[in-house]
Amino acid sequence: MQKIEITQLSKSYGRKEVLRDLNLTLAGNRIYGIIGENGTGKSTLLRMISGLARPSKGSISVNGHTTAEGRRSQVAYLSDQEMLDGFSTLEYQIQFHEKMIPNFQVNRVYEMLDMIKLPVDGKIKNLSKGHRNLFNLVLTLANPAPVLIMDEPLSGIDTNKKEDLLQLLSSFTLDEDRLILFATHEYDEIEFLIDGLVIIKGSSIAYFTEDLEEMRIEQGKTVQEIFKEVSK
Ligand SMILES: Nc1ncnc2c1ncn2[C@@H]1O[C@H](COP(=O)(O)OP(=O)(O)OP(=O)(O)O)[C@@H](O)[C@H]1O
Repeated sequence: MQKIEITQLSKSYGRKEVLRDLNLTLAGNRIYGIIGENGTGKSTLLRMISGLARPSKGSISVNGHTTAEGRRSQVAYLSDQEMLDGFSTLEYQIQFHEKMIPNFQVNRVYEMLDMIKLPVDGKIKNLSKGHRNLFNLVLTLANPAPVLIMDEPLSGIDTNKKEDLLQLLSSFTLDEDRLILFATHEYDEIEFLIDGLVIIKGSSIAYFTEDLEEMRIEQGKTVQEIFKEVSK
């Protein structure tokens, strides 16, 4: 079973404290959404879990791996920044990923691109921003790492494509033992996708449930309503 354990985690940039004394355990074959206002530290947290940024204090374990290198071995990470060389073709990037990532699921890439109707013969720089985001997402999903961490994977993507993508994402945890954690501002759209929810506010975790469905049955609230209450 996949497991992320965060203990007494703090992060400061210079004198600015972004996250303070976070304790959080995410486990299982589940999809977790992480939400919070701009600048609350979501990307910072995701980068630290993925072994790409250093905590100031505390520890993070991903499937028992506590070093940055160990965590990187467990995680496929999708950044919210542009990562791909614009002058290369999609085909080149697919081949490059196949070479660099052990057991990269190249057939899956073509299946997904076919599904979202994205041709592979053009250059990355000629894609629209939404299509570039989609392509990045497809490459991340084809990485067989047990933990998928994504920063704003849905931003700039059309509503009709988003539905395909959300379906794709849920099929990933239905078929395989994977834990998915992603940051988003798209509260409405993730409502029926995520199993668990983390809300960050004022350097801390302001809300956490690993079973949103249970919360919905007990309290009858939407993600947006919970977020509004927590943000007051
Ligand atoms: N490398 C860095 N050096 C200095 N400050 C940073 C660095 N990265 C992030 N910050 C600061 O840390 C705070 C949290 O940033 P972060 O990007 O983690 O927030 P976020 O919740 O992901 O925001 P958004 O929703 O806008 O993407 C911000 O005030 C940001 O300016």
